[in-house]
Amino acid sequence: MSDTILETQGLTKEFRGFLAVQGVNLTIRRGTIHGLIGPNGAGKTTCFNLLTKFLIPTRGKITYDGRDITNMKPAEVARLGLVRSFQISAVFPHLTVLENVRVALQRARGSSFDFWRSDSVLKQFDGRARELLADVGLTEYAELQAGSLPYGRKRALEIATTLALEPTMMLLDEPTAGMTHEDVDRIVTLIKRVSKGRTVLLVEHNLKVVEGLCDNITVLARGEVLAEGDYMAVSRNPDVQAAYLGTDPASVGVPESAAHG
Ligand SMILES: Nc1ncnc2c1ncn2[C@@H]1O[C@H](COP(=O)(O)OP(=O)(O)OP(=O)(O)O)[C@@H](O)[C@H]1O
Repeated sequence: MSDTILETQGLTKEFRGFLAVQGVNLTIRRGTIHGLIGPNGAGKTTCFNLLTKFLIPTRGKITYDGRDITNMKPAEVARLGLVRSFQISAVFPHLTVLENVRVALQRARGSSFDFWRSDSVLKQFDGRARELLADVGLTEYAELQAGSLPYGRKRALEIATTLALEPTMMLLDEPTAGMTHEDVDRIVTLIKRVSKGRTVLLVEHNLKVVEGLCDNITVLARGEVLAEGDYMAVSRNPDVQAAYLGTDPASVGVPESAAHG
């Protein structure tokens, strides 16, 4: 088994002549948590959507687990174990938390949205659904309507529904966006826990989160790779510091002395 699970070569996305992502070469090592960061408009979301197959690249190649997935559809790559976290909008607000995970398990088994199935058939998924809820710390919320969950708990539910697909590699888009400090800490712990035995790629704005979670980081700026390495290496890189200029140096974790010359 190769050490590299996901690789891109010359990944490029052009929107009507504008290069949102250009010539990006990514190498993501199996079993690591990899962060994709960069200032606003750097191309992170576009890159994420290319990797999850929600956008088709203009040029370049994406290889996952030794296979060329450049022209595959999201559902096809999900079957290969490369799974994007569901968006909150994919949580069914009127179903309970448990039912939401059950639906995700049904989808994973290919039984799709057969809501008309008998209760006894559905209940066979309950054991696994409760295990997943325990994994993400939602046991006590199992019978609540998903719509009434606090925001941070909804994101945890989103992770549980992603785990239902038994991903080998999870792609998380800003898992801590809009969260309170407490929720951020909880989600960081949760991501660490569920990353065991998996590979995780996350796009993240909160650099403290990146520092605490990521083994490797790719910094994008203006659609290109600006720097790569562990947190210490990229936060000390002068190009990265310059790209983040105008933001508080402390927010990139740049030591005061380095930030001021
Ligand atoms: N569908 C689109 N059509 C045209 N331009 C786009 C499209 N999607 C993104 N862009 C442009 O591509 C560039 C990169 O955008 P992208 O959203 O990928 O950056 P980002 O790093 O995720 O930014 P942010 O941190 O602000 O979310 C931006 O200049 C954006 O305006």
